[in-house]
Amino acid sequence: MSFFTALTTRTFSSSARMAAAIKNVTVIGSGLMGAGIAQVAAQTGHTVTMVDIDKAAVDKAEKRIAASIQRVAKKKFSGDEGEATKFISEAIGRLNTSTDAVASVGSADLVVEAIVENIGVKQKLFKELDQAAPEHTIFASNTSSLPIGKIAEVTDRKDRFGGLHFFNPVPVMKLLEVVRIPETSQDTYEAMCVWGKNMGKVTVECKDTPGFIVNRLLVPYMFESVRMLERGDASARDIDVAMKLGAGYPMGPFELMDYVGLDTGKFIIDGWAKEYPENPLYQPSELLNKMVAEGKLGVKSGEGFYTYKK
Ligand SMILES: CCCCCCCCCCCCC[C@H](O)CC(=O)SCCNC(=O)CCNC(=O)[C@H](O)C(C)(C)COP(=O)(O)OP(=O)(O)OC[C@H]1O[C@@H](n2cnc3c(N)ncnc32)[C@H](O)[C@@H]1OP(=O)(O)O
Ligand SMILES: NC(=O)c1ccc[n+]([C@@H]2O[C@H](COP(=O)([O-])OP(=O)(O)OC[C@H]3O[C@@H](n4cnc5c(N)ncnc54)[C@H](O)[C@@H]3O)[C@@H](O)[C@H]2O)c1
Repeated sequence: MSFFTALTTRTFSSSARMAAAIKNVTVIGSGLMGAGIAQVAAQTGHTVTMVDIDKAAVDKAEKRIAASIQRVAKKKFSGDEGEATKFISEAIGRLNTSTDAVASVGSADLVVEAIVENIGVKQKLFKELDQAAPEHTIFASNTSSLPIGKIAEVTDRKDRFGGLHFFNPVPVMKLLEVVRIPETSQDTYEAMCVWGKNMGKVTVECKDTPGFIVNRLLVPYMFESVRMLERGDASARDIDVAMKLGAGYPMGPFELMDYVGLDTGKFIIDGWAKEYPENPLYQPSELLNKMVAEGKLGVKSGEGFYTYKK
């Protein structure tokens, strides 16, 4: 065995061991993303605890998961109802819920946070979890736009901290961005990548730069769409039709904004406006502020740029 083979085998074995050891996963936040991450983790054989401060959000997530997993099973076991039913009941059997984050990380190998896009709220959570979780537990944030390093700085486990950025809807979207901060250890990074593959995702590596890869390109495009609408250059519907039929996107920017959630969009733009005040692209949008103030959050509230059946 060459030195190089020995080295890579050893490195891989060590990270693979860490990833194989990721059996218990705690997902904090049971909104759009947390529910999806918890579902896929349970489907892929992990024991999962899905946590939210809001019991109603947990109940809603369980319903969403039940509907989504039916669709997954139907596709995966088309024609074999017995296998589909077994797959569903086994996955649901591996999924526990809680409203107490601190009590839910006692046996976690990995914690994936998917709560509101607010740095203070995320830091407060991780500070508490850092005291409660075992030494070996890896912490990850699913943040769309916040620096992972800034979230991690409140903990004493920066070497076991990284970003795991999933895409919505999690059971369908194949990509997982794995984000490392300078302190993330090689074992932690590789364990996150192997775990991502075990979750059925294709992983890409990214440094802790604003928006990582996808959102660095996607968010300015969404911003420009809103500016275009605000200027009255075209209607939301026509912009959506144009981008679907002219650029081949599965959803237009306003359909996608409704799907992602306008509140999450506002958190992102407000954060970037504060962080980069000199960039005219990242200035707050009056239209978005007004819609969020009116409770028009998109699909989740029944109305955004379009209206939806509840
Ligand atoms: C100036 C100020 C402006 C500020 C604005 C700032 C906004 C910034 C916003 C950025 C937000 C970033 C958020 C985040 O960090 C990153 C993201 O997640 S970005 C979002 C990425 N997602 C997408 O781009 C989704 C694009 N859409 C699609 O791919 C498809 O439309 C769809 C969602 C898959 C749905 O497909 P359709 O064909 O339309 O619908 P179907 O119902 O037929 O579904 C197709 C296929 O998929 C299965 N399926 C769909 N949903 C689910 C589910 N939830 N669970 C399980 N399975 C699902 C379905 O069964 C179908 O399967 P098939 O029958 O084909 O086998
Ligand atoms: N919506 C998307 O398309 C998308 C995609 C990728 C990443 N993200 C990121 O994922 C995270 C969650 O987004 P979402 O769309 O799922 O939001 P969401 O609003 O649907 O859900 C957030 C959930 O977090 C819960 N919560 C808030 N504070 C909490 C706390 N301290 N402890 C436990 N639960 C708490 C809320 O009750 C809510 O149910 C954000 O960081 C967001 O930027 C979102």
